[in-house]
Amino acid sequence: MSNRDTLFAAPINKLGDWTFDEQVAEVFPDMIQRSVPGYSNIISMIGMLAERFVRPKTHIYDLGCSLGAATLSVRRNIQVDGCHIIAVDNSPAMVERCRRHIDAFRAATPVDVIEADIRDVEIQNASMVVLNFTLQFLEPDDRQRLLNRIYRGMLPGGILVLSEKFSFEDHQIGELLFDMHHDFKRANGYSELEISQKRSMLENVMRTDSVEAHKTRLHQAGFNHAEIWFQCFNFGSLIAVKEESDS
Ligand SMILES: C[S@@+](CC[C@H](N)C(=O)[O-])C[C@H]1O[C@@H](n2cnc3c(N)ncnc32)[C@H](O)[C@@H]1O
Ligand SMILES: O=C(O)C(=O)C[C@]1(C(=O)O)C=C[C@@H](O)C=C1
Repeated sequence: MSNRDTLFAAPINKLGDWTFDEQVAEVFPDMIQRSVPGYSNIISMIGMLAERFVRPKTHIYDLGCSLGAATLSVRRNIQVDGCHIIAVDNSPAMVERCRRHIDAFRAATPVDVIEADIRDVEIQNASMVVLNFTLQFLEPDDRQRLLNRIYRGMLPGGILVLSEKFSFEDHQIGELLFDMHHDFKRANGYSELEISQKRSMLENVMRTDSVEAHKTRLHQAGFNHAEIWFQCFNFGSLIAVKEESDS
């Protein structure tokens, strides 16, 4: 059982910027489950996508892996030989716990948990890359560059899973889905104070894009095929597939 997230339950004097520190890592499974509608579905389906797309003797990258939920789902579901999972995060607190999670289960596929900035990690021989709620934390200017590198390091027929919190070009729908997300958090036991303190901490560090902006970037990177496969309120996930004929 993971610890309950009560980090923002009491008033905080000076709200700084959001970081994935020790305190957040400690409560993260509970926090993400109660904050991201559809999170556990996305994690399960990443496993199903892995079963279909991962090829023998290739790499799978989990970029911004936190505690390794997506990595574990991939590893549980692949039945091909010679693969290697590379899980990357730049938060020492996350990486330390992630290593313990991964080591707690025995499995055939080796996993390297690397403490690094995902912008510096070489992507090669990849049949699957997962960005599960991570791209939104990069500077907007760095997002295209990362997607370009992912595309270049991916094998033909490989898949990128890109999950994000979205903004919306239609202001009215955007507001409705934003409110529905808050209802979701309230229904999961967060108070108005917890919701508003966390929101202001995230404001400067998590800048969301529309689904259209994501698709434009993915196409720009070279992915001819990109589509949303899951959405719940203002959270969702896209898949992008590299053409078989493209090397
Ligand atoms: C919302 S969490 C991701 C959740 C995780 N993928 C999952 O499925 O449970 C975002 C993670 O991205 C990491 N992160 C943010 N920017 C990063 C960067 N530039 N390089 C590496 N990791 C980064 C954070 O430390 C954090 O653990
Ligand atoms: O918008 C929110 O309330 C969120 O909590 C979003 C979000 C995310 O999408 O990554 C932000 C930080 C936490 O790690 C978990 C979820």
